[in-house]
Amino acid sequence: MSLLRVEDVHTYYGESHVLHGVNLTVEGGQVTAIVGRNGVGKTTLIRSIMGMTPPRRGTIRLEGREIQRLPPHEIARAGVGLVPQGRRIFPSLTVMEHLRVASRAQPEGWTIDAIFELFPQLKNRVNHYGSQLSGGEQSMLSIARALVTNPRILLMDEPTEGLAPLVVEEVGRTVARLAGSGLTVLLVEQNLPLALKLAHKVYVMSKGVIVFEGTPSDLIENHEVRQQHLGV
Ligand SMILES: Nc1ncnc2c1ncn2[C@@H]1O[C@H](COP(=O)(O)OP(=O)(O)OP(=O)(O)O)[C@@H](O)[C@H]1O
Repeated sequence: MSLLRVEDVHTYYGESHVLHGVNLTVEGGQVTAIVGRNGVGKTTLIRSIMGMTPPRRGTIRLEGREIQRLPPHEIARAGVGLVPQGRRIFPSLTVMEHLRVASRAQPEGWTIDAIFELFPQLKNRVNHYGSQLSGGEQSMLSIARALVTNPRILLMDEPTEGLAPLVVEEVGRTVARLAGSGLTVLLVEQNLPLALKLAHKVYVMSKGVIVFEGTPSDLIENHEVRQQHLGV
């Protein structure tokens, strides 16, 4: 059974129909990437899965259980972790406070100590406020905060957005390391080379629908889809 299955999802903002029947599956232990131009609905899909903008039609199943009508906190409790677009770090909470608030200990799961091994830089900033962190540190904290909830699947919405190239590489290495340890990831990423490097499977979105599904090498070979929907 797929870990996450999105079927015929239609999502609206008021009268504005943004997702027009999205279908997608995420297999456990894999990185699945969603790429596409600005404004095609990638963030709306993440928000739909998370229950923040619930779909008006369609089903979303986590390990077979329908979650599309649950409120966001129950979807989180069911095992969906989120690294939100723009990171959403609180300026007036310290690194440790972010982690303590989010932490949901599980046997053999992520502890705050284990997080500091993964991100030694965050350990050095443990009592710094969100407002004092660099973009890269905020990105790491945003990933760390999602990991300490011990999710079954991690949704990442443009974790590298606005970061300097060296920091993008660092975030990429972190995602690769997490994937190597068996974490299931659904990644929205504007950086196509990075998405193709990390993903087992790639979806291309355009105007609220999926227009391509395949492996990274399938997409590299498909000039038409790349030109028409990604402009590369
Ligand atoms: N809160 C909102 N209210 C109304 N329309 C919205 C809202 N958020 C997004 N939209 C619209 O929905 C469409 C899809 O936006 P969405 O943010 O999901 O795209 P995206 O693919 O994630 O793009 P980006 O990479 O720019 O974040 C866009 O036309 C956008 O203007």
